[in-house]
Amino acid sequence: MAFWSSTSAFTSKVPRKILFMFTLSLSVTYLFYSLMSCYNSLRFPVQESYAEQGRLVTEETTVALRDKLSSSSTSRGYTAGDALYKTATVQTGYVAVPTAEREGEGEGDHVGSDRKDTEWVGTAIAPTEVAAAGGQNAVLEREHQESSTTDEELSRRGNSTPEYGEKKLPQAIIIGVKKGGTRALLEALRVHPDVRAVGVEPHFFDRNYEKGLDWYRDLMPSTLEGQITMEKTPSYFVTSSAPKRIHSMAKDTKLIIVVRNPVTRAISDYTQTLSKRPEIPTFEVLAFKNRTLGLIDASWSALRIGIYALHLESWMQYFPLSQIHFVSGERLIVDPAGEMAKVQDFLGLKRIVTDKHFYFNKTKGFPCLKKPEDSSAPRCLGKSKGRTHPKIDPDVIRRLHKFYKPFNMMFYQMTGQNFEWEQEEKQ
Ligand SMILES: Nc1ncnc2c1ncn2[C@@H]1O[C@H](COP(=O)(O)OS(=O)(=O)O)[C@@H](OP(=O)(O)O)[C@H]1O
Repeated sequence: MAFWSSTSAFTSKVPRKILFMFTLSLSVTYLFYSLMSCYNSLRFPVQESYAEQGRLVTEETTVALRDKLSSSSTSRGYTAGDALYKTATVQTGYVAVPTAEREGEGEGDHVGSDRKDTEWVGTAIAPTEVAAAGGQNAVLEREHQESSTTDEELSRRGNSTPEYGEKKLPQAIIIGVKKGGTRALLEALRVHPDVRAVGVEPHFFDRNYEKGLDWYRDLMPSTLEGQITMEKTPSYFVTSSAPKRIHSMAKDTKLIIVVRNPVTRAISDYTQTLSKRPEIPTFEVLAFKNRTLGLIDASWSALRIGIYALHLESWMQYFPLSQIHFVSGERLIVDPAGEMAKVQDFLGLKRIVTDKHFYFNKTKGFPCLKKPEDSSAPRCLGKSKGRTHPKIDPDVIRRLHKFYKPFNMMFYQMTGQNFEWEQEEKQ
């Protein structure tokens, strides 16, 4: 009562004008926050969906991933890697969280896709002419499809030689990684007379598994005695159920993984999405949960796919390393014949695809095939391979290199190969 009366005494003393101004400013502030919260609730779902539903980095999920990596790595003796991982967590607080579906999906050149396969683009002119012609028009490409071939053409191409022999389940699969150079590798392999491969990505072990092995086998081209059946679906590498499924199909399946500097791979992945959806936020925005705090959004699929050590761990539970071959995506560009020699050895094939099969196309900026499987004309890959990447803030690149370093080290340790991505950072 005393308080009430003193308050009324106070209000009666304060000029009415000041009281009015005070109430007005409170109302304006309230209105401002109401509008802000409406804006955020409208804005964030959209942004989040581009960020593949990234979840906030929490201590809990950090520990979960570290445990996953450390428990399996210690059992295999990768203790240094575990220590490295801890370093990464402590220094940066980043973490990987459950993935969005289809994060490893390639160009959309998959079975059932209305987007078409990205293939080597036929050039009716000689390699030298292509280089001299200048401009992207020198490389013949189809508008909209970002590919040189339709699914139907691919199916035919997959079966381009007469259907002698029988359809078999693949004995070797290129399981990843998305944007690593998987198409270039498969097309170069198809030059080999003892390799027959399906042109489209079957996505059997991730999306079409319920269709059954007969469906899968039926997609494959027929092979003769001594020929190998192959396919490539880059999303398998990041699909947790894929190792078990492939193992249950045939435990002696040979696996090939084309790896590339995870930072460049992420930018390539982003560039692909940007080409389809130009309205998406910038790479720099998507890469961080909180840029000021340096909190990287490792749940964004473009970044998560590059944590190779994490994904490889699942494969190593089913397949010995001797059954997995790693191709350097970088070397596949600068020395395609060198990488092809190793792949052919791994597949037990005669080294038939050599430097004679490649030429460097200056217009494309990549090696192209002099004589692809089904044609005597030279071919480069379509325009969806070798896109110009947007310029990314160098500070973001540096932070990403720092983020990936411990994972890369662990990956080198697991594979026994140094892919030298840290050298690229220094350059
Ligand atoms: N010979 C040749 N020609 C063109 N492009 C080549 C070649 N060799 C490797 N690459 C690199 O392959 C990258 C695309 O990788 P993928 O084929 O695995 O992509 S996908 O996952 O199937 O969409 C593609 O990535 P971007 O350059 O970012 O587009 C190329 O760098």
